[in-house]
Amino acid sequence: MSGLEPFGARLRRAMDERGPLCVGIDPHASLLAEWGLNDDVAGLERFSRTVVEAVAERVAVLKPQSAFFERFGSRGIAVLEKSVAEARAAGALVVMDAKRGDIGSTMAAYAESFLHKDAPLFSDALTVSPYLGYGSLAPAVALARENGAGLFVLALTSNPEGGEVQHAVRPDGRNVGATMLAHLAAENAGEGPLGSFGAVVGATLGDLSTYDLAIDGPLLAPGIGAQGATPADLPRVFGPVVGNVVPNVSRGVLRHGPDTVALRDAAARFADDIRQAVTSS
Ligand SMILES: O=C(O)c1cc(=O)[nH]c(=O)n1[C@@H]1O[C@H](COP(=O)(O)O)[C@@H](O)[C@H]1O
Repeated sequence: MSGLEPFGARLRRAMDERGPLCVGIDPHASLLAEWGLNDDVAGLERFSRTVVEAVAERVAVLKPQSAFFERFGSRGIAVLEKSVAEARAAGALVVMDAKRGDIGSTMAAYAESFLHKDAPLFSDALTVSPYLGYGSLAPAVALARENGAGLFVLALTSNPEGGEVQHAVRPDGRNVGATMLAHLAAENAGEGPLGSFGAVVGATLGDLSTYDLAIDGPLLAPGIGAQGATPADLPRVFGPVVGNVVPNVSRGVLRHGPDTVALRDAAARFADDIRQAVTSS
């Protein structure tokens, strides 16, 4: 065991203390330009450090999007490592958004990269794709358990193309997305108050009352801000489990940079709107 408390328990506490908002660190080339930064490693580093300085002491979760760091090769990965360490040191939990998924034996290596406590990129949780079959994620589930880490499994994604796979109906009559939710509910059984194995469910999806979202784990909800969803949508989309939702906002906050105070204020506004929507539901 790592000695770290399970991710779900740590996340529950962070959400209760700081509110559930997750701010994404997505250094799009267009945002670097808007911030007056060059599209290079120095620009990437400045961008990422500014976001961490602005919000890591205040929000529950930061979610760096690995793609924007990988774009710069090994030096970009070095910036990512530093950002993860700085965010965690400031008290935020880090969800590494790398959306890994492969055959089980390769999945084990991805898990070692992000979920082993001694890995340079160790993160509190990792986004993973179950579309090589949920069972292919087993090595990541096992390593996460050993290291007090968690997973967010793509179940019902925020993008309009996702339905082609996730709404496909299986011979047993259940659709693929619902099946992923059921796997996660089984994973989290007996792991209260909140299990460590979450689902990604887009905030953009409208009424999801036909799905059983009660997986006893967190629901990472991207789509607020740039993709058109708002905090007010959360109760309608998530119904009785809205208290387990971790709403992610990336560009909706990041476009307010590079001023640290403006970034912090933007995150605070989203956090307030989310708190209001969740508590009035
Ligand atoms: O796993 C994710 O975070 C994710 C899943 C999903 O269904 N939709 C989705 O937008 N995301 C990520 O969430 C972030 C959304 O960014 P904004 O649209 O700028 O708020 C990006 O980093 C996406 O890669």
